[in-house]
Amino acid sequence: MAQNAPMVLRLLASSVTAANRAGKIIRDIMSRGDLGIVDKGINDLQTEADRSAQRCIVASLTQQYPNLTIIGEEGATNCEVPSDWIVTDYDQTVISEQCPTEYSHITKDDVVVWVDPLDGTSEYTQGLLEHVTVLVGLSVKGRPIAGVIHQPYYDYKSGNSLGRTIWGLVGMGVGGFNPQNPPSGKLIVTTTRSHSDNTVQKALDSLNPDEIIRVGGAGHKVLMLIEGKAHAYVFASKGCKKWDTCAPEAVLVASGGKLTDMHGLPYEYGKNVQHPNVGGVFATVRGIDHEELLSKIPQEVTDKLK
Ligand SMILES: Nc1ncnc2c1ncn2[C@@H]1O[C@H](COP(=O)(O)O)[C@@H](O)[C@H]1OP(=O)(O)O
Ligand SMILES: [Mg+2]
Ligand SMILES: [Mg+2]
Ligand SMILES: [Mg+2]
Repeated sequence: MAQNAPMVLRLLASSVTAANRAGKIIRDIMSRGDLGIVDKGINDLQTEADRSAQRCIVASLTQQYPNLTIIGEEGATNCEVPSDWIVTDYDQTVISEQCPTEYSHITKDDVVVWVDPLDGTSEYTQGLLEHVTVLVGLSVKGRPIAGVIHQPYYDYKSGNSLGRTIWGLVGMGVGGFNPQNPPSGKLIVTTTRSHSDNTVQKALDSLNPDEIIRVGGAGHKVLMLIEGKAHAYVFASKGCKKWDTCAPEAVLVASGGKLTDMHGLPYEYGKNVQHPNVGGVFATVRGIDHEELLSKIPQEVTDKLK
């Protein structure tokens, strides 16, 4: 009986349906063509799609899990939410999974939900729609244990109008996609296309990769890792925040990968942590020696990321 499932599994199943609904809002706003772009700072845009998608996700989860701690990129709002934006059903695939017993006694007070309602805003405004993801990450006692990465525009050029939703729960596994290993005998690194600087480039040069793939979004880049298109995601910048990496890290770890800062330290996702990932992002797929690759990053780069 779904209602008797452990809270973590129910919350993940609710996060999948909420992310799917947010994805439709993102598509609808793009179709209407009025993005309502606001400039939050240097190269840091926000659109009506970011704002509306967040309201949809927060309202849906809050209705089902009152007093749940949810931290969203676009801040707290108490705007009215249209009733058809509030979804309270479970994703049937997720809710039917066998939840690891380690999560059986987790309560709402142990959980913080990190929401990036639209990751890849820069690319969304430029029409690079396949870079966009909706991210909902669940942390338990500070550790990222579950995540949803929804792609509103997955395969949309072939006529797919519903996108695709990937999910993962550490210790249970992943769903919604077909995990692939990247090619052996070479190093492919993925990184930012819209927030690069000298330090970001120096870190990449130090790895001497065979190929660098520059795309938007933290969610999109982690998907490239778990779908075998790259071996590492390297971003030597303070630009990412906890909502950018909580869900991707949980899905990556559930796939056997690893994400740390550029010093090799883990990020904590408790409710009082600072939001910027000041140590940068260094993520690798299963089978890559994370520490060995990280050791190639020069101190002049890591000194900038504190
Ligand atoms: N300098 C920055 N300012 C604001 N957001 C940033 C910055 N760098 C990275 N981000 C966020 O991290 C994500 C991954 O970075 P990138 O796309 O450059 O690889 C971006 O999509 C953006 O998330 P968002 O689009 O949700 O604001
Ligand atoms: Mg943003
Ligand atoms: Mg983001
Ligand atoms: Mg965002």
